[in-house]
Amino acid sequence: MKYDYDIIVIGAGSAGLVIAAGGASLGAKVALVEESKMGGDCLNTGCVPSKTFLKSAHLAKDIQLSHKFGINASLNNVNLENVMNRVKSVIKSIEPHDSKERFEGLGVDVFLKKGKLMDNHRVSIGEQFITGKYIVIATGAKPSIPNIKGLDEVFYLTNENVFGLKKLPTHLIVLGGGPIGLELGQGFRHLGSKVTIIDKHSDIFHKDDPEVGPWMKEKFLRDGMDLQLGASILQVKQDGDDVVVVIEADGQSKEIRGDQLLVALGRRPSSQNLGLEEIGVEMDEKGYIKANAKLQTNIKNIYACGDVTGPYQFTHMAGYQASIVLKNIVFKLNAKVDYSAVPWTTYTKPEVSHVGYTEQQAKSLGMFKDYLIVDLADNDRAKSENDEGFIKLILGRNKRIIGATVISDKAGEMIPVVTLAIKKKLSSSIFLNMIFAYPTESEIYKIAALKKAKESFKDWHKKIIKFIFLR
Ligand SMILES: Cc1cc2nc3c(=O)[nH]c(=O)nc-3n(C[C@H](O)[C@H](O)[C@H](O)COP(=O)(O)OP(=O)(O)OC[C@H]3O[C@@H](n4cnc5c(N)ncnc54)[C@H](O)[C@@H]3O)c2cc1C
Ligand SMILES: NC(=O)c1ccc[n+]([C@@H]2O[C@H](COP(=O)([O-])OP(=O)(O)OC[C@H]3O[C@@H](n4cnc5c(N)ncnc54)[C@H](O)[C@@H]3O)[C@@H](O)[C@H]2O)c1
Repeated sequence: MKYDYDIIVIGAGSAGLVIAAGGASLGAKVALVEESKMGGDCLNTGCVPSKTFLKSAHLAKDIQLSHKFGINASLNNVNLENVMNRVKSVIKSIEPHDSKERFEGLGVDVFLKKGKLMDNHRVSIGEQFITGKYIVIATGAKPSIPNIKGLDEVFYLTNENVFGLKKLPTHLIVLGGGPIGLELGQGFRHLGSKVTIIDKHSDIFHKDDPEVGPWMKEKFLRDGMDLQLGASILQVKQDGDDVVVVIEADGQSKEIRGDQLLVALGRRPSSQNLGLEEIGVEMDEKGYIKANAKLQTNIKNIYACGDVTGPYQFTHMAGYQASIVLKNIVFKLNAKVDYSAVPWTTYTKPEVSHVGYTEQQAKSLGMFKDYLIVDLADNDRAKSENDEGFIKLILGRNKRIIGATVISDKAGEMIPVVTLAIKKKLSSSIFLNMIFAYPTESEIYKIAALKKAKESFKDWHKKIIKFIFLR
């Protein structure tokens, strides 16, 4: 059978763009279908705007801490409209890279229409149909808005409209203490808003190692944030200009009153109205598309990647999964996903970065042997920069590194060293033989390896060395 295209990609976000650019550059005839903005969540409403916003926010925090560095500066006149204008200008500067014109220049046919599967090989785009040998669903995810009493009757922000705010909230109430709620919540606090974060979990960072949540909670409290954890959200209501959230925590009901509400209660996959049920593509109970390790759905020529399939909702994961799909479609390599060294960073101040297995995961997989924690307080560079945090290494058999967590202002830039060590199945002693530039926070890896080596160095080792070498 002859098809119009080798590959039809639905969704031009982080995953779809990699498939389209990679497929076309490898000689495949590719159609890319996008119903909204090229670049998807990451460019327009996710990573790029949030990290640009956080640069201003964390700078505001540095100004407030300037007295610690001998400078008496104070934070005056935060102009949120200007902050958000900078966010828009950074998006604009990246936009050409993801644009229709660039992709057409790469030889991709771009259709700015909603795509819907009609059968295993046919996709409707408006009035038109196109056919493809392979179809890749990369339609991403949207904010999940749970059924909370009164929520649909008040104005609320999500990641889709928060970067359009012009006036700094006086009191921002954030529903959800996941990465979106914590990054944006702390950002608004640094700019001067009062911020309350409400979450049903009794701790924050509950997907990370157990030391992270309490450590970061203490930090947020020192920043002056109000954390309502282990709370049930009973109702949301408008009272004049105020929005009021009624919660129950510790058996008591409380009203929290603010002027803006941000909903960051997780994501729901964009898998509805795509024709998936009709043609029999299997999904889980939440609507995530089920895909095997090759990222193939139960219909063999249909693949899924990125947020619409999970399990990790990150731009770098969307790109990684897209590369696996390309290997399987173009080169028939039988490539499978390997989630043993997945990094992620939450861009709070300080940043929290993780890679590989957490202690809990390693234990449940029977891989856990040991762990070690080293405080940044022992690091000269951290002292000179007033940075705080720690590293934790999770070790498997033969002291092999299988996971790590770093908390530091530079954590996101420090984690790739461990990612490489995990990928290459190295033990912690690798850091003993590396030369780290002084003074850097990465020297802490060497300190951790030394600590481990000292722990396993017994008195009888010293006696033998003395006897053989030092007589
Ligand atoms: C506030 C926020 C901050 C984030 N920060 C980070 C970060 O710092 N680092 C990180 O790694 N990740 C971050 N993420 C996550 C990251 O943005 C996502 O993991 C990533 O964008 C997923 O890419 P995707 O291609 O799967 O989906 P998307 O980027 O959502 O793209 C899917 C595209 O498909 C389109 N589409 C949907 N249905 C159809 C249809 N029927 N027809 C045609 N087109 C359709 C959509 O319009 C969209 O453009 C953040 C997310 C948010 C919300
Ligand atoms: N730096 C990054 O890489 C980054 C930043 C932002 C977002 N992201 C991605 O986007 C995804 C979504 O982020 P998110 O923060 O919206 O979602 P999330 O699912 O990670 O967190 C949502 C939080 O809301 C809480 N919650 C859910 N329903 C609730 C309810 N009814 N009452 C009280 N609390 C409730 C949950 O306990 C959870 O802590 C992340 O998982 C991540 O993959 C990544």
